[in-house]
Amino acid sequence: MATLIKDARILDGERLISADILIEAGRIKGIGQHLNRDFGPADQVICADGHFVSPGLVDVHVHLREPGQTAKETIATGTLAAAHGGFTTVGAMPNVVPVPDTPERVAAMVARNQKAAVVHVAQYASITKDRTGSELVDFAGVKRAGAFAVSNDGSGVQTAGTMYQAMCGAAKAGLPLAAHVEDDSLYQGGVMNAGPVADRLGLPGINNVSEAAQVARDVMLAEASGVHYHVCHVSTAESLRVIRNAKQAGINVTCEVSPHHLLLTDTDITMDNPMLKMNPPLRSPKDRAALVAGLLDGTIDFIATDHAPHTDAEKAGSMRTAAFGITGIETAFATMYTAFVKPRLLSLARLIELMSTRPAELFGLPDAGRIAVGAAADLTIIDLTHDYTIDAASMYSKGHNSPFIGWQVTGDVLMTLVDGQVVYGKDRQK
Ligand SMILES: NC(=O)N[C@@H](CC(=O)O)C(=O)O
Ligand SMILES: [Zn+2]
Ligand SMILES: [Zn+2]
Repeated sequence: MATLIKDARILDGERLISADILIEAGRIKGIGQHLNRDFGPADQVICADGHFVSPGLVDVHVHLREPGQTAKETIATGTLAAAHGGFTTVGAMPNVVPVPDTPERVAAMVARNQKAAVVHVAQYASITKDRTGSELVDFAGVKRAGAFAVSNDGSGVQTAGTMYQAMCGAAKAGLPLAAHVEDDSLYQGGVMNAGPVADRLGLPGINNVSEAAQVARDVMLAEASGVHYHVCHVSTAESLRVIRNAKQAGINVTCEVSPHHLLLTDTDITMDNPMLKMNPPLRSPKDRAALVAGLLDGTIDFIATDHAPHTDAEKAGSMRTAAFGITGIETAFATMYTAFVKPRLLSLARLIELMSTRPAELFGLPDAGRIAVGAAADLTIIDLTHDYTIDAASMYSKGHNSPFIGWQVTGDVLMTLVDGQVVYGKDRQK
């Protein structure tokens, strides 16, 4: 069956140009004008009405919670939420129960994703057994079973020896190692960023060095091992400085930033509010400024949401006891577009690189992140003129733990196609 997307605006370098896109057997067959003439009539026509058609967005840092924590999210709800957010590929973190830490468990996850997901799911294996301790996973085995990268996200790898051995193993297997960087010996049970705001609220703080010291350790180990070392959700000015220096030294280091660390700081925490509790925490305005500078100068490689749904009960009460984490996959494009593209800090083309092309390239997802003849028809139609208020009722995630509810934004996903199939359409019933 052939589908024609008519009257689209697509990126040509930095410019938007008009084009139609012809899809057949899940792939892009033609891009341009008069495709009917060249290829004959399509079976189905989708009119984009002059709206922007983006390569499907790619988010390599998502928590789908299945199996084991399905009160928070499932593969079905999390990937529908992704489609609603314009994402066509997500990377599923391994902090589920059981942890995908063997080839058999990774294969079972891949099969489960295949069955339940409406977008492509790239699956992480853990770095160590059960995401703790020092027993390493079988890197070659988990790769053969379908893992695209390894991560212990949720916790840092505590000892240098374990991390070094893991990096050597991941390098040999050709797997990127994505690190949640947090040294437990420097971390004193905090619930928000350490500093004057935490002091004023009387809440225990998380210092910058618990992240940055582990980044510094890891870049040395990355250099020695040759692994592709990726820093998850970078949040401090010091971490970024270490990463910038490491890149200048030619070490194979990349990093991601989450929208909330670019858009909020600890000064937005005016009272004990679990909706603003996540790990790493919202940092100081100085850290945020450094992250923005790193995004603009290219030190930060791409954006990832760290979509971390929890139940309402887990996010109720005090920051002292509530779960760490916020949702983000349904609000990432609009919040980033509104804060960075509208005021011309970033071009639209650059935002799409940061939210699609670069994560796909760096994590070896060759089919994602581009609109080209022969590529998978993973496409997102976005209305770049629509202003609206983010509301919880429109979300597909089971988690309602978003600090962005009530924000005024511009940029609305109208339709998401995965392999040429419509997996989200705004006019469809929720
Ligand atoms: N970011 C968070 O605050 N929470 C994440 C874990 C993580 O990303 O480290 C989660 O799984 O809930
Ligand atoms: Zn993490
Ligand atoms: Zn995470």
